[in-house]
Amino acid sequence: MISTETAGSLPAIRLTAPDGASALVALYGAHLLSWKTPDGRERLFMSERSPLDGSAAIRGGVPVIFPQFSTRGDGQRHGVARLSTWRLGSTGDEGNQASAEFLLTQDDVPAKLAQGWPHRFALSLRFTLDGDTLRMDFRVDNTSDTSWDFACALHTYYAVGAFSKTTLHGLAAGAIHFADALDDIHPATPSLELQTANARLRLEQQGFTEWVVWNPGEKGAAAIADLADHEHSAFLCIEPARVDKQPLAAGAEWRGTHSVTVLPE
Ligand SMILES: O=P(O)(O)OC[C@H]1O[C@@H](O)[C@H](O)[C@@H](O)[C@@H]1O
Repeated sequence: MISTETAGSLPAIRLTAPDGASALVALYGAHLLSWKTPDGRERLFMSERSPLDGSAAIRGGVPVIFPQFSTRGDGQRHGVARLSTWRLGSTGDEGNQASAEFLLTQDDVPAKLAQGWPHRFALSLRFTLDGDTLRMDFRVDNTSDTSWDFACALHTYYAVGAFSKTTLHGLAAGAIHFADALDDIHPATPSLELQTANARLRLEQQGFTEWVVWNPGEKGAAAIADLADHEHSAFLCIEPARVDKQPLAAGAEWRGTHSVTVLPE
């Protein structure tokens, strides 16, 4: 079931599955603000200081990064998609699933941002709730008649409860036990397991090339205006990403999928 809500001052779409799983997506950024599993538990982190008025990127949930990752290029930091207002596309209810697609083209990007990346494109991001799984299907189409380069990521902020009691398994580098700030890029492996103080999650990706793992630590968090000082230990970002810009031919499409499943404890 689909309904409309307001988050801060942002229009948002609520998806509710028959089993009670729910997701809230702001049109600004096609930004997933909340994901609750059928047991009613919130699985994502959202900063209590995040702007929710379209004046700046939202801090938490799942920011959509496109066409540049972080400062790896001379364009807008983390791209223009998280700063643009998307449109609702098709929605569906099938069995126990609920899904909604969000769409963005060059024409939706604020003029000031579009100047910095003047290419024709179409993005589609579909969120599907299916029991204890959230799936995000991301598609990038080059609708221009020349090739352009892009990077992208789904910058998921997990609510981990206690950072220092969190472990990540499944990276080529081995298990990570979190203690301090980190900002690392790992080659993509198809599946990770995140063990937090009170949950076990399987993170899967296809089509992306890396996992980015980020937490600013105590000092870093103090320098981030839209993050309260105490919040750094409550989240961890684990992001399926294509960190370096790579070409997409005229008329071609790219697809990436990210699924998160809450496992029995
Ligand atoms: O503050 P922003 O623009 O949302 O970026 C947050 C972080 O995003 C991560 O993906 C980057 O690896 C970090 O370097 C960056 O600090």
